[in-house]
Amino acid sequence: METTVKVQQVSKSFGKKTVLSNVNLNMEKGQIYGLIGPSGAGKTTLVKMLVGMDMPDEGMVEVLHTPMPSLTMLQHIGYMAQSDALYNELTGEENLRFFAAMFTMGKAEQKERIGYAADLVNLKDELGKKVSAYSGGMKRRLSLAIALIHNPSVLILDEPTVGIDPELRQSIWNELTRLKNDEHKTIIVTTHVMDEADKCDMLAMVREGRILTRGTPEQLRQQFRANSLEEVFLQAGGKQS
Ligand SMILES: Nc1ncnc2c1ncn2[C@@H]1O[C@H](COP(=O)(O)OP(=O)(O)OP(=O)(O)O)[C@@H](O)[C@H]1O
Repeated sequence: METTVKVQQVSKSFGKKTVLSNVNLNMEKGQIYGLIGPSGAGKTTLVKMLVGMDMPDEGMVEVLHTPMPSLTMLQHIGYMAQSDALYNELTGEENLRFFAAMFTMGKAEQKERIGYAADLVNLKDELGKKVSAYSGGMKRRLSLAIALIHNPSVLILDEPTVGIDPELRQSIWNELTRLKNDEHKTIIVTTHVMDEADKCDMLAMVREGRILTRGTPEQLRQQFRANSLEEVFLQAGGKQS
């Protein structure tokens, strides 16, 4: 196993508020790693550091053995943020082409990747429409396609399936599973959806800026003597007495 993402003793505050406190995590190649925890726990702040969009006050983050932030690493990281960063006045295809052009890719590869990504999120027939005419779910799907466009080895997805219908959600998860099994990608997902958390190889439960516990979904169920991850989440997510 190869550790591809390393978070070491990371702390972060915004003003007086401590958002992350001494976080340590190792993520492996060929794994789907889920970050779960209540709203405001610090998950997005943590993933932004993995992408290099935010800096820790203390500690360090390494992706593919390179300290972050690193411009060269952006070629190897795909990031889907919680809010869509799309060009509304461009069509779906123009958006995909725009983002693809930011990476080292030949014309033929660009065409192939756009076809693959649009197909995966079931947007092929809508690519000619302006994004301003897309629904919220279509925008999420386009954002996911953009995160995948350059075939990154590390994929970081912040609540990727919000607003996406169950059928497509399932096919996206099937593809994420294929990407980790066949292409040995490292995939990091934040989610509030417990049946998605169950599909992860490893989970870290984040609460109040700390990693409360980690393990496989089965290990967490055993640890909390719970029948479901929903119960684990509710037990671990409750306020400490
Ligand atoms: N730029 C910022 N300035 C000030 N406070 C911030 C900033 N970014 C995040 N926070 C605060 O940090 C805390 C953690 O936020 P974060 O978005 O990381 O949580 P989260 O676990 O991703 O929540 P959710 O599940 O709702 O997305 C929150 O209290 C939030 O208000």
